[in-house]
Amino acid sequence: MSTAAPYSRELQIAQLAVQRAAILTKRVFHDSAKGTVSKSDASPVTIGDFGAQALIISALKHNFPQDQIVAEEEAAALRSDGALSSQIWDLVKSTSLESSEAEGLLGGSVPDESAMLDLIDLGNSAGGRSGRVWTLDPIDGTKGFLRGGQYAVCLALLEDGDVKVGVIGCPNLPVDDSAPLTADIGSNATDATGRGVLFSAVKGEGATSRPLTVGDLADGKKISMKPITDLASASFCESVEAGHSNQSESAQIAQKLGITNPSVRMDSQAKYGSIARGAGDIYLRLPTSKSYQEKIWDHAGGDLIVREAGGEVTDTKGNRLDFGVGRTLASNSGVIAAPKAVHAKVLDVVQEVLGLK
Ligand SMILES: Nc1ncnc2c1ncn2[C@@H]1O[C@H](COP(=O)(O)O)[C@@H](OP(=O)(O)O)[C@H]1O
Ligand SMILES: [Mg+2]
Repeated sequence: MSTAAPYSRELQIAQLAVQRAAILTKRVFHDSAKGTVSKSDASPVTIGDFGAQALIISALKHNFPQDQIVAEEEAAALRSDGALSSQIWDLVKSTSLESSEAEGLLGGSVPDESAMLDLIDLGNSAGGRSGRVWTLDPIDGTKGFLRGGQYAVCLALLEDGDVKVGVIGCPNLPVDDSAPLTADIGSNATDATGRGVLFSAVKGEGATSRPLTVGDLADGKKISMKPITDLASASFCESVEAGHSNQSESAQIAQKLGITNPSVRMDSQAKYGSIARGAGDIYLRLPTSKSYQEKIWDHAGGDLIVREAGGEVTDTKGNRLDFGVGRTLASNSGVIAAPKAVHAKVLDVVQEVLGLK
């Protein structure tokens, strides 16, 4: 008797849902205005964020109607702005996977504009320690998206607070796992020119990468972190935004570790995927304020993908990220992701520089 791999259906639906949403975001990305809704805001949002959230929640509700969803956006702003809402509806109703079989698995299109708004608002779960909870960031790294850089469509499944499935679609990263670590996308941000990668992991089953191609149901390739023995040759990545991670502390940490390569600054969970496939080694996220709480949708998929690729992920105190305390990582502070063999050493220096020991 053959037994299906654990979470195989969840993985397949998550991958297809992320692929379909990524198509929508790419359409917005290639529009020079990029659909910005609130440009001056410290955390901007675009029509792509709302549209991608509606499409993914539609697929989740069709397949897993009992599951909770913790997603970044809510529809309030659209309910009071009919023009904005109909602009998003135009995108949502005209975005589908090429494969009708795959589209069928996702339950097909969203019925109408009002249903679209209701779907967006189904992402309002409080999260928590019990049951099945999906975390969704329709466009992670919105600032990167607006700058024409890296961004990611991120979906993960928590069961009783533990990450079981993680899927991160990075439309502007190269498919090639051996491509050098860079946030630069040049002028060709499309699948056809070899860009667009989908990272996935299932707990206990390893991590994979595959092209972010339309409705492709093929298996991925196993990925793993680069074994490093000499930290001097390591490369580390961090946020582009200095407000999201303390870049002067990370430079001091790198210097103390003997790392000579300059940091690679990249938006979104593309950082987790990049180190998981060995394009880089270490991801540091160092708090810039005591009051900011990291959001679970910004880390759940990346945390599992890095750990399944042979890495360790903790906060600056050395604790595992706790996704079971609500919509935020309220009991954690910062993120240190590195290959297992060197994580303790990196953490030690982080704690020294941050005055935590
Ligand atoms: N002060 C802060 N410290 C850390 N992260 C922050 C922050 N303010 C916003 N963020 C989060 O940083 C995410 C982007 O991460 P990165 O800097 O790695 O690209 C944002 O996701 P969105 O772009 O989805 O809003 C947002 O959730
Ligand atoms: Mg985000």
